[in-house]
Amino acid sequence: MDEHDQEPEKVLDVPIEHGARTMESTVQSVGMKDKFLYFDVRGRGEAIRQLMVLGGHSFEDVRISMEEWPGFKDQMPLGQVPVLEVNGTKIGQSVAILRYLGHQLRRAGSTPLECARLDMIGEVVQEFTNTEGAGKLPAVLLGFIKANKEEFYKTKIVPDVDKYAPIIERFLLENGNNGLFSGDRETWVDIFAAETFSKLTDYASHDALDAYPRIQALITRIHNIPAIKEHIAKRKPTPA
Ligand SMILES: N[C@@H](CCC(=O)N[C@@H](CS)C(=O)NCC(=O)O)C(=O)O
Repeated sequence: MDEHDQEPEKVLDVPIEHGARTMESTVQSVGMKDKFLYFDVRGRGEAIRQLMVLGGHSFEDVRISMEEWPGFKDQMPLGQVPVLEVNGTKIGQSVAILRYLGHQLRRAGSTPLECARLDMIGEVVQEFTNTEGAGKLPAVLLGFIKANKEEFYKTKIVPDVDKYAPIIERFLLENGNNGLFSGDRETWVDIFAAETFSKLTDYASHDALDAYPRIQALITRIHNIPAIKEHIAKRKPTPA
């Protein structure tokens, strides 16, 4: 038996050492607030805002108008927003931002395996936001896509909901009956899914989730967390 035949070292699923885990991040402790750049809509930005609110993480909420956007676009790492700027480093891609903040604010899984399962679910939610139906709802609401909203809902959005919502329901059921995807503490994925699916009932059709009680319960749970409840109550209505 040579060295190649040796048993591979077992990889244990041990608790993760998180980074800055207090309400005040390391960056804020040296006096610089994180800057969050997005348009003045919920879109791909609101779950990130809610996660920071939940974690007590104060941030500069930069809302860019369409007129201002050309002046910002070239400054963004991918020419798009959302972007989180941390101590001069700009992070793009909404899921990367959510995952980073999830770890910083202790709103991620507590072992690598739990994190991987949450990442999987987060990627499914993100896939839903990239669909040709549900994913294009903001473009329809903002008038970038000319379509009859009711018709678009029935023919384009409902098939996407029928495909993705049962998967999400199953992931919620796998964690038992506490209404969360993992463990007993809300994570970035709970916030992300609740925000993504609540936009359907808020903007597309109030009965969009009638067949999905677990998603509805998740939304209710997240929206009743005092910090998020207050944030939503104060949030100005936006068209998407
Ligand atoms: N995959 C990216 C997509 C980002 C994206 O599509 N951003 C849009 C707004 S939701 C944008 O910046 N549009 C302006 C542009 O592309 O010029 C993410 O999830 O962050």
